[in-house]
Amino acid sequence: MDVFRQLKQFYWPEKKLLFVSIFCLAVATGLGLVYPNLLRYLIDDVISKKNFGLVPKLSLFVVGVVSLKGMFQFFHGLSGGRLGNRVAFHMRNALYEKLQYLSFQYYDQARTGDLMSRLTADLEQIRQFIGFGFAQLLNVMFMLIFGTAMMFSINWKLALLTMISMPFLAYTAIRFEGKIHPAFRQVRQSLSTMTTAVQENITGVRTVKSFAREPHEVDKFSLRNETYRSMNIQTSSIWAKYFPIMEILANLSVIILLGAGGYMVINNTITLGELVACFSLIWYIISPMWGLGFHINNFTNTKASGEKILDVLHQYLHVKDQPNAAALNDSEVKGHVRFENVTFAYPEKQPALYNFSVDAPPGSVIGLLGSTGSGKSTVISLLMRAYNVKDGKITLDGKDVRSLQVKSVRDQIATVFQETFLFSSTIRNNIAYGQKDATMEEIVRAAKFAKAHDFIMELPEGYDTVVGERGLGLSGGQKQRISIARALLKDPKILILDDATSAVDMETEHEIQAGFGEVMKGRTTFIIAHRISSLKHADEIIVLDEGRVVQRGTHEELLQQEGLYRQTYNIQYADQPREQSGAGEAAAAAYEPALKADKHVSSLERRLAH
Ligand SMILES: Nc1ncnc2c1ncn2[C@@H]1O[C@H](COP(=O)(O)OP(=O)(O)OP(=O)(O)O)[C@@H](O)[C@H]1O
Repeated sequence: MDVFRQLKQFYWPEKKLLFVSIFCLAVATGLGLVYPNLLRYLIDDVISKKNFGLVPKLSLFVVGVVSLKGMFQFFHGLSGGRLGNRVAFHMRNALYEKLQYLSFQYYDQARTGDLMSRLTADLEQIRQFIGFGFAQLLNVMFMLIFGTAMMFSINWKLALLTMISMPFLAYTAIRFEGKIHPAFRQVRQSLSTMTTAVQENITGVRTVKSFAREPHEVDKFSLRNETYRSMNIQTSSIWAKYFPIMEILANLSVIILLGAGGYMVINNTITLGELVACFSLIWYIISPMWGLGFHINNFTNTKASGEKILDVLHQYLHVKDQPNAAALNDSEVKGHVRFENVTFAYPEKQPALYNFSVDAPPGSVIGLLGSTGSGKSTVISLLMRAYNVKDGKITLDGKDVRSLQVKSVRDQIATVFQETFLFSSTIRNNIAYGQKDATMEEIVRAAKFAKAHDFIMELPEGYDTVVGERGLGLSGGQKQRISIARALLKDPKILILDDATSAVDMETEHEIQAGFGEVMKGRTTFIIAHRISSLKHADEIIVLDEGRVVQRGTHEELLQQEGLYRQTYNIQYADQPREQSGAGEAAAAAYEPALKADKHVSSLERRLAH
């Protein structure tokens, strides 16, 4: 019940609909009770007494009752449907909003499938229960109470006799539901495993074919198909076993009723009309008993779904605005970033970053180099306030980022990630994602800087071409250029390029970087790269290894030192006696003998080399 109390905020505003729906169903059920009494009247007072003149009136009365019952059922359906859908609508919105604000820490552990099922299956369960299930549960009680009371009022002895088999029927119905429910769950589970196999197979068809694993995939699918089949057969067996038992138990009470009732009619203890009325009423008792297990299960399932939804709604937001968090005035932000002795560990892990410090004045370019897992992305995650720094501090224009509004900080930053995500929309919308009011001119300008304009213009519908999930497929490099345009359009004070040019060829990278040179002016830029060519122009290059800074300096300074940077350079430029172009040329030439001396190449360096 606690779950329903906590969900009250969603259904209580719709209480009118809830009451109307319950009231209409109760009236419709109550009107149903008129039939047995009509039958009794028809037999005892019309047919037996040969008052046939009453038949037309009675018929009209039946028509009236049926119409009224139909009308109340209609209003029950209407209000129940509205109620369920409105509640589900509010909950869906609340859930979606919460999902938007949940922290990175939550998503590190969340499973997409699980979240999707909360948003769909669990919400649907609640919609059905609040819209109809709850009213039906109450209705079952109404039917039982009204039906039993009426039977007892006709003849309590006959009613008691008839009820003998009811506890057995109720027990069997509950047991049946107890068995069929897990069986259905397994059927659903095996169906989902089977569809996952199909989905994966279609998505990964290239991998399957390139490894010639079609027979393996066929076998894998057959196995899952087999499980699905046996689960279905198991379910049918339960059904086949329990249904006749329930049928027999239900009919046992009918047999008792007809036997004992017939005897009473012969003995004139009850009238024939009363027996027929009881015969009609018995179904008012049997059908709730029959559905008892289903209703109990429906209730517990809804409770479980409600718990899962509340679990998301009550999730703690790890990163949120502190009370009195200040908002930055966009026009006054300079973009001076400082990390001061930052040590950070992901939950239940060794620190990913130790004592990290950097001073990035407005407009400076900081390069981060290091092997996989050395902590480069962690640096920028912390800057974006994806996680809270507890040890050390990060400041923006001298203000601790924890004292600023999260949105306000993120508004100053644009990131180009290594893995580009494009929404299923037009290229224009994808570029303008962070800047909804951007003009077409601005979008084109950003695309030109990102060297995306030319290939976009070659697409059938140019900037209106739909890309992403259901749209046109783009190459990795093309996607990356769109995401660079998206970041540039935002015109941020801080630009983060997380291996942003890894998917483009060297020549395009050079072209994009030439463009960057211009757009990076006046912005503080953090470049993460594996290629030295991507960050050699940085004002300061920081080399990380297992979360620790092992070297720092400019390209030229680092080339003079023995260490990871020069070894990486050595590997990446192994086939070239000197760089073909760029600022490092002179340094490279000057330190060539030293480079050649660096013969030992560790596995770490190999990983660094692309
Ligand atoms: N979300 C996370 N949750 C837990 N541990 C993480 C998370 N992200 C990174 N780590 C761990 O933190 C360490 C640093 O990872 P990080 O992603 O910062 O490295 P990186 O240098 O950016 O690597 P790459 O070059 O592969 O992107 C690694 O040991 C990694 O396993």
